Amino acid sequence: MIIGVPKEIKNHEYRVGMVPSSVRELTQKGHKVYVETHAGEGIGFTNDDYINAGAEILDTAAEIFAQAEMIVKVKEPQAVERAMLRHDQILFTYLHLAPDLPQTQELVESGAVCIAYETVTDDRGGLPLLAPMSEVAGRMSIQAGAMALEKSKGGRGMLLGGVPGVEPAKVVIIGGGMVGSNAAQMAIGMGADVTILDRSIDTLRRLNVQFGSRVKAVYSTADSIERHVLEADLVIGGVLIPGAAAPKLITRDHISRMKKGSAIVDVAIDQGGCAETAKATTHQDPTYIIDDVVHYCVANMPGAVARTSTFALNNATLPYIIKLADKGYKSALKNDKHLLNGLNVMHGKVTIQEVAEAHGMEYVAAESLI
Ligand SMILES: NC(=O)C1=CN([C@@H]2O[C@H](COP(=O)(O)OP(=O)(O)OC[C@H]3O[C@@H](n4cnc5c(N)ncnc54)[C@H](O)[C@@H]3O)[C@@H](O)[C@H]2O)C=CC1
Ligand SMILES: CC(=O)C(=O)O
Ligand SMILES: [Mg+2]
Repeated sequence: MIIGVPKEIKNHEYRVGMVPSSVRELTQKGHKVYVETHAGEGIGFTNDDYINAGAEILDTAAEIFAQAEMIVKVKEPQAVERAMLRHDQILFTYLHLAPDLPQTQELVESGAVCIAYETVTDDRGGLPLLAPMSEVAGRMSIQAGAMALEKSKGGRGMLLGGVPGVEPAKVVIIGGGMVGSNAAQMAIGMGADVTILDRSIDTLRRLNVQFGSRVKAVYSTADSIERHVLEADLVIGGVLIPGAAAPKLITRDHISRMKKGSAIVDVAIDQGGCAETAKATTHQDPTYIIDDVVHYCVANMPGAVARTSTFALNNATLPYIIKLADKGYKSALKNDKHLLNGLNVMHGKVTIQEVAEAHGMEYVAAESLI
């Protein structure tokens, strides 16, 4: 198969769809890999590194999109990239379609076979291609939140862990999955007072086993969310209903009643955000303030630690890239129900119920198209 790896073009996005060692795995199997010039330069991979792994370097994204049978990326295709997609071309990347109507429409119009990392599943009920980036973003969320609490950013001027004689900050994490548990690990390490809310009892039990009395694991209801958010110095939004737009659990009213100078890091912003006041920001200009609450809503947080993130992502995606390349999408999807769950749009049809519902589009079961 001919595989194309374009350079990422989202703001401050230095991750790359494949590292040279992944390219080698594919070229050794007889696949052809085109990499856009300087695609990995931001994280220390030169064109020569890719050439030594068997890739060919092309000068423009246009050439990559024109020649590749499968495009392997990191972030959702931007408008100029969507315009280059072709019928029957495989697109394998993060998509986050439920909060993004223009992207959904254009992927439908492209006729491409669009497989989203974030909805691929595994036998344990997990999301194996979202998990590594959620680990990164969860850990980063505490760093970002700690900065947001500094006076210069508009925060209350609190140190997360306090100091002897001064109380620590209260960190409230909504959603105790990958993002939430990794955020908790960092917040505990920094000495904060940590509460996690989740609506899954099993998840609360797991958090209790993992962290013991160092976190308060609380069942999530409208009431408990309101109570803890209003007491919080820092709120981390880490909820997910796979495929769907994030539920708006933190209301405009909550924001207006939160403490002056408190902060919210809405990691779920890539699915639209779980705060009503959340709107996506960039690494260049990551925060804004509403009602004296500092908001950090960067939709590609792992892009800031692009080297760590690219390796972590590639470790997870490589087996699926190989499967798609070796077997072709029809056989790969037919024989792997978990990869099939990743299919979001194919040949003009939306194959994820939550995305179709979010946009009032027709839903067609993926199985019926393969
Ligand atoms: N902004 C960024 O750069 C990044 C964002 N993310 C996003 O972070 C979000 C969380 O991802 P993961 O932790 O991997 O998901 P996950 O599936 O591991 O965890 C989500 C948790 O939310 C819980 N939940 C659902 N509804 C809830 C409610 N009403 N109240 C409390 N908890 C609720 C679920 O029970 C689950 O435990 C996703 O939207 C993901 O796309 C992930 C990585 C990077
Ligand atoms: C998952 C996601 O949105 C990211 O890694 O940027
Ligand atoms: Mg206020």
